Amino acid sequence: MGQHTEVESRPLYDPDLLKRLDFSESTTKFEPLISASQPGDGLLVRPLCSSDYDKGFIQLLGQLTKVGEVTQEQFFKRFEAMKTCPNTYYVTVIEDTQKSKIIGAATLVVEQKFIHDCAVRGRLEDVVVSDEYRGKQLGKLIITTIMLLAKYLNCYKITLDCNDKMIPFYSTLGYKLEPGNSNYMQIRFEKTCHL
Ligand SMILES: CC(=O)SCCNC(=O)CCNC(=O)[C@H](O)C(C)(C)COP(=O)(O)OP(=O)(O)OC[C@H]1O[C@@H](n2cnc3c(N)ncnc32)[C@H](O)[C@@H]1OP(=O)(O)O
Repeated sequence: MGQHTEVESRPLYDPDLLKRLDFSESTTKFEPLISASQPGDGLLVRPLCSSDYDKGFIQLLGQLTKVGEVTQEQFFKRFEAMKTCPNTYYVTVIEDTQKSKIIGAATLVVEQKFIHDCAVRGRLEDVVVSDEYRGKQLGKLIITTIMLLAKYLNCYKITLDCNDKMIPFYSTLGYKLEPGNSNYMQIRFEKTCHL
């Protein structure tokens, strides 16, 4: 008899956290009203799951930036590495449940600090909505979900990096360029392979 091995699907973080978010605390305007618990017909906001490789998660990220050829094994390894860092990676997705497709994603990374009485700081990363689903408030929805999650997890602030074109979009969601303190600097390293 052929062996059938079904991959168990596990969430990256506790899905109940999303149920505890209070969208009435947010200043984001939704018209019509949607929230993480009621995102619209056939849509589901939830943590990234280990089965999402088969639901087009990596292809979706390809609409944000260069992703490369990520195999399922590489995906599982990275998923496990994130899962074993407690209270740090909150990769959150929107699924179109009728198509079993991941159509939106954003990540909250929670950084542990010594400053500000051992505070935690949030970073909003890798925001993307699939092109066929844009203009339906889902970008605002996933970002607001991440912001409320950061607040719920006691982050003292949340920051992001984006290109100039995106500044008006994030400004409508409450992000501010602080005068004299809004520079983003970087050094890009050549790819090395010590690990
Ligand atoms: C921190 C980071 O990750 S920065 C990287 C952001 N991601 C990308 O650039 C990837 C490619 N782009 C996308 O995936 C999408 O266009 C997103 C995520 C930026 C927006 O997703 P959408 O679902 O279309 O956004 P949504 O429908 O919620 O739009 C909300 C409002 O922002 C406006 N908006 C959307 N994109 C942009 C933009 N690039 N610049 C300015 N305004 C924008 C919309 O017109 C809309 O305005 P309205 O409320 O007055 O109608």
